[in-house]
Amino acid sequence: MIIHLQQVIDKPTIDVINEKLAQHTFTDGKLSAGAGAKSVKNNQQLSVDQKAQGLVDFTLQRMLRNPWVEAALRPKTIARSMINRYQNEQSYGVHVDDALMNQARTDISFTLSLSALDEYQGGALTIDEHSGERSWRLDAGDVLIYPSHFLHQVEPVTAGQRTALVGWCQSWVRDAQQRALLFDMQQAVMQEFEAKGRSEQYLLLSKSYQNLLRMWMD
Ligand SMILES: O=C(O)CCC(=O)C(=O)O
Ligand SMILES: [Fe+2]
Repeated sequence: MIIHLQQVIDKPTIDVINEKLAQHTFTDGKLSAGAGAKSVKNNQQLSVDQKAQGLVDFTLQRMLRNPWVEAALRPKTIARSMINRYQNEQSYGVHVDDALMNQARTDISFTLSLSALDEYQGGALTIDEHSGERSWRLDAGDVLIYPSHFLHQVEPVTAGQRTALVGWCQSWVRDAQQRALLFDMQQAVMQEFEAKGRSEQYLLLSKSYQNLLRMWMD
């Protein structure tokens, strides 16, 4: 399941994050690339001192506060997160993300855009699904959440700057299909509650949802 959620962080907060970011420096993104991805990674990443780490954490927490982000990730551990930037034709060629980061399994990758669509050209995140490639250009405050097992790339940024929070998460629910099913069921439970309150159907649906979650958590 690949989920594109729009406006998970509001525009004024994105503006504050970008203002703060302007006071920090960026270094070569190759420094954090695994051996397999180093040769195709051509971007910059926020150099992390204590203050910059605070900004990464603040952005991450704001994103995780969104209930749909929470439902899509079911985060057990955020294995790693960083702010990256592409400009002047920079790109990140086809790669797969490392399976293990900081003692955590990476089930899910995510990109939260800090740049508006009119602030950069190119820069699509392209994912090689089994049925073919699909691309997303993200607006400021949008997040793309995708299973870490796919090959993916960031197309060259041909004008402007594309800045994003990227991260990897170990989920309570390891299997992507199970997560997708729970994501749908959670919506069904909520819709039933909104339409009919604590109906018989609501009780059965929420019981099944909670018990599937209990069964699949690891
Ligand atoms: O910037 C992005 O959207 C994704 C970057 C990426 O694939 C990575 O850092 O592994
Ligand atoms: Fe990646």
